[in-house]
Amino acid sequence: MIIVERLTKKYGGFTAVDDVSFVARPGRVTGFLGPNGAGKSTTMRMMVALTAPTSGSATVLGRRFADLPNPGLEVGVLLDASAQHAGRTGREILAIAQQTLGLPVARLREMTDLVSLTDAEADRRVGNYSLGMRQRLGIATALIGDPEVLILDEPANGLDPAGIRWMRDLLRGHADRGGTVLLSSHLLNEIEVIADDIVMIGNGRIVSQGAKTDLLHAAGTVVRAEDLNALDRALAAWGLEVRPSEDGALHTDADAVLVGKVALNAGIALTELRAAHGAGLEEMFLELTAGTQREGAAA
Ligand SMILES: Nc1ncnc2c1ncn2[C@@H]1O[C@H](COP(=O)(O)OP(=O)(O)OP(=O)(O)O)[C@@H](O)[C@H]1O
Repeated sequence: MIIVERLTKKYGGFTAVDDVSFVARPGRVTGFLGPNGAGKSTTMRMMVALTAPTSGSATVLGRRFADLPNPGLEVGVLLDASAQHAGRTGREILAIAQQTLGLPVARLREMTDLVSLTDAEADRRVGNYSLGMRQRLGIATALIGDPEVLILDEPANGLDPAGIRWMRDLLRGHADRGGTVLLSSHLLNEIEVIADDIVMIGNGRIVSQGAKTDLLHAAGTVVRAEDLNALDRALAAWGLEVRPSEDGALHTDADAVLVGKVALNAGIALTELRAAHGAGLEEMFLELTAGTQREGAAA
């Protein structure tokens, strides 16, 4: 579990990350989506104590990253695959991580196999790696300590389609075994295929967040009652199409006024009634990428 609470980062008069809060849950892949310069990397760097927040906090597995006794065994981090030491070989980089974390030597072979780096490739200097190979090495380094939580900044960058599928399966497997996966991307479709939950950021602020199935669905209403079955039957009796929402409520395309009236008519007490957030995630994202990305500031 990762909990981000009101994280803010200011550089002089410029606010790169503005009051960002979200939770990445175990068993789920959380996609951190936003155009270039939106503040994804800065948020992730604050999570892993590489950048000091101006205010707010982030905890990983209940503690601030800096307070984790052996972070590499609990959190796998890939922030910038290009930042690996160009003069070292892939195997040397993995060996440093293996020794630092006190892991058996056999782990090296397991990791090169996992990310499909051949012996010849592992013995090549990283300066001669393609971006895709660097990403694979970075993922191997993040995973070597078998951490529960993964924080990966644009891990699909530079991977070919087969590599992207491989990574997707890897991250899915990690979450299915109960791990927490947070990965960023500036591509909606990349996040759409991998993520269970989406946190969308633009201009340093969260613009939308929630379960992917809820966010990608058209506008509608999320409704909850103590007796969910009775509510389901009452809505269906009015011919309203109802689906379970990811967080255990019901989701319908009908508007909130109608849903409220149906419930009243059936004598059902509601515990929640609200417009489904994130209607038109794609439009929202396109608007962000078209109008508000900060390429100027990021340059
Ligand atoms: N050290 C810094 N000093 C000043 N401004 C910074 C610094 N680091 C980041 N920024 C600015 O903060 C904003 C957010 O940058 P950040 O790298 O977090 O965005 P991002 O969403 O990760 O984008 P990208 O996908 O392009 O990496 C950008 O406008 C960037 O120029």
